[in-house]
Amino acid sequence: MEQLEVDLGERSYPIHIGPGLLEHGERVRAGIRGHQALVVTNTTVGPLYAERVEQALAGLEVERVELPDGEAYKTLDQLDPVFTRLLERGFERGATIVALGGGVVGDMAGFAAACYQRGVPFVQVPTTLLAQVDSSVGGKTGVNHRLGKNMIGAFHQPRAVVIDTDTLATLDERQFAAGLAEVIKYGVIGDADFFAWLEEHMGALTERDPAALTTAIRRSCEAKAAIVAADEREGGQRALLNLGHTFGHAIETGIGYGRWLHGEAVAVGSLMAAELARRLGWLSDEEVHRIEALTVRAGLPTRAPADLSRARFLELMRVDKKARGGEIRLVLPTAIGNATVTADYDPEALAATLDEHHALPARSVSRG
Ligand SMILES: NC(=O)c1ccc[n+]([C@@H]2O[C@H](COP(=O)([O-])OP(=O)(O)OC[C@H]3O[C@@H](n4cnc5c(N)ncnc54)[C@H](O)[C@@H]3O)[C@@H](O)[C@H]2O)c1
Ligand SMILES: O=C(O)C(=O)C[C@@H](O)[C@H](O)[C@H](O)COP(=O)(O)O
Ligand SMILES: [Zn+2]
Repeated sequence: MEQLEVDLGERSYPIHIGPGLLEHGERVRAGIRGHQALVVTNTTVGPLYAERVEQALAGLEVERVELPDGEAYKTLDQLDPVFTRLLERGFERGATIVALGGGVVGDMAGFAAACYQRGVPFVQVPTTLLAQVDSSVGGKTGVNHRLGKNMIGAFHQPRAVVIDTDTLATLDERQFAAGLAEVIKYGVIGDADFFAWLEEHMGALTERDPAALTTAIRRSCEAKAAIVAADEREGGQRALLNLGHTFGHAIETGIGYGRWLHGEAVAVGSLMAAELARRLGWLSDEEVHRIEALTVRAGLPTRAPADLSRARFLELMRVDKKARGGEIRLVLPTAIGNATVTADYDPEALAATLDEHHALPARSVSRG
């Protein structure tokens, strides 16, 4: 088992990574404060893994809420049953919420923890690759609004993150590939060596080789933990973690939450950011090709959905937490391993990028 730390002073917490961490539940148990715990999961993950978590919590007063499954249900309304259960069972401020599932469950359960009695402890037990490499770390919690992605939320750090890599065995291929989009992101924004490592090991990753997977998860969590420790509330460099997200969130909102997975939208959004950077002369043709080739090998799409016009894209991209004074600020790569947040780009180049990315038919995707 590996252990990392998110260094946030008195709110620091461990990230445990390894197989069998739910079977031997002491890491989950160690994150619990108080004598009451609410396991928040969904109708898919609950039947698979909740009993193991509940065994780890034996001796405590334990409740479970299963949310409906899917990005379409990441709404304020769906949190009502969580708050109702907490109140009906007399859960106090010392109670702990355990988020068991992918990023949707993690964001929602974390937000419930941020709100209930103005803040109770919570533990992240991520079960998708995307949640293990990204969403369970860093304390961004929240829900979607029909007009904008993650627009209602709070920063609320977990007490611990317990990553049982065995849970990935039940994840389907499409969900697995979605997680790889956020892994590739870390290479593009800040780590050329990691990007090269991914080029070498993408075959092993898509085969779910345990050693390669553990390395990818650890390096992703290390990268995220370092950025969060330096800039918890996104005053500066944390925004780099948003590579591809201004485009990607526009796709998710524009075509309806859940039609595309978050990771798929981020993959295409990152390629759009790379293409714009190429048009600006910041990235070479070869670098764009490398990012696209890795994305294809991960099993991810490379073109935006055909039904989003340039005008609609731009309208949706303005609904972004990085926007300032109505200006769209974008994370753009300046090399593989380096990126910047900027509003200083030629709007014609953005327009051309948007046109190119939905004018072409979707490319076929191959694995390897
Ligand atoms: N807070 C953050 O920093 C952050 C970072 C990245 C993404 N996100 C958010 O995360 C969400 C996407 O997360 P996601 O990709 O994990 O999607 P998800 O939570 O919808 O999970 C994907 C699917 O996999 C199922 N599933 C989960 N674990 C499983 C397992 N072990 N075996 C079988 N099925 C399993 C889920 O029920 C769901 O159907 C988005 O809402 C995105 O905005 C948040
Ligand atoms: O942790 C962060 O910071 C991120 O930006 C990680 C992203 O992968 C994630 O999708 C996040 O939820 C996006 O944040 P938002 O502030 O743009 O909603
Ligand atoms: Zn993301």
